Amino acid sequence: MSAVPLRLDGVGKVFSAGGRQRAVLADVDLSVAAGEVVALLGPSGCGKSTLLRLVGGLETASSGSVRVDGREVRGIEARCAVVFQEPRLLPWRSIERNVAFGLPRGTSRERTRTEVKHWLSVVGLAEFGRYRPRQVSGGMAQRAALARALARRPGVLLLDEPFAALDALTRLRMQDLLAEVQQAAGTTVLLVTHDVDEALHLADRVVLLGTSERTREDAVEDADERTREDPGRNAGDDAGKRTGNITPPGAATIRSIVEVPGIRPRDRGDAELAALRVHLLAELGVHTPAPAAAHP
Ligand SMILES: Nc1ncnc2c1ncn2[C@@H]1O[C@H](COP(=O)(O)OP(=O)(O)OP(=O)(O)O)[C@@H](O)[C@H]1O
Repeated sequence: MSAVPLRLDGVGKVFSAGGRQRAVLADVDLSVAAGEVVALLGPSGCGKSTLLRLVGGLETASSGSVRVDGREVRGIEARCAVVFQEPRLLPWRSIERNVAFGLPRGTSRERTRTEVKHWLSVVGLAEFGRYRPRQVSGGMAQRAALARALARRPGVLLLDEPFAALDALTRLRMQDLLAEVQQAAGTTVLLVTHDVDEALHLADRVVLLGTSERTREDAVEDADERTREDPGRNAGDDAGKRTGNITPPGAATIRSIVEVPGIRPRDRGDAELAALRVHLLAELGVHTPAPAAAHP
């Protein structure tokens, strides 16, 4: 499948846990073009993975709509493939059989052999197809998980902190590998990450999620003020105060979207990216000194 666009309109998610309702996401509007790489950044617990899961159909939106290539997502989305933080390989199967698992049902033996060989070679595991997951390193297992996802030739690749559990050097190598693979396959990518550098290295745009400054209490106060100014308005109608585009307290939404300059793969030492890094970290509440001007 070639890359496809995706679109979220007014998406909200409320979880029920322990008899209580909790709004995690609200009013999320996002449009991602076919072949675009978008990184989702935000504080821990703000709903990044939930948003990714909504696109993959692993969760259902409580409000709004999620569309992949113009079609509403209902249930597990066949046009998406997900890679999680941990490889989730079947331990009793060889690496090649794990990758084969990603292929559509009914794929012929011959085709399976060619596809598996191709994707293992793309992720640099051509020599390790016969190994079991426990016989390879964490980085290699994660590469196998990436190969399994790519073997499905997804329209959208959903990556949920795919490199977070890897050591720093392996992580950088995996980022470069992903940039190469994405360029070759042209897949649309939604990437959840905590790593600002990873987002800037890989993404065309960085979406910052966070709780809205405007809460339901603010909205109710506004409504009260409007009613004081115009007493006829919403008379006896408390529900009237609750109408409108109100983000429930604690629910995250898109706070800002940052376009990353330059063409992928990017130079990690780029001065413009360094300045953006300071900006994004500040948005996440981490204040760092501005980078020194680049030497000529
Ligand atoms: N199935 C569920 N039932 C109830 N609450 C849930 C469920 N899934 C997620 N949550 C809650 O939703 C919130 C957002 O979780 P999510 O994993 O999407 O955040 P995140 O931004 O990806 O976090 P992190 O960066 O720490 O991985 C959390 O408070 C979490 O406890």
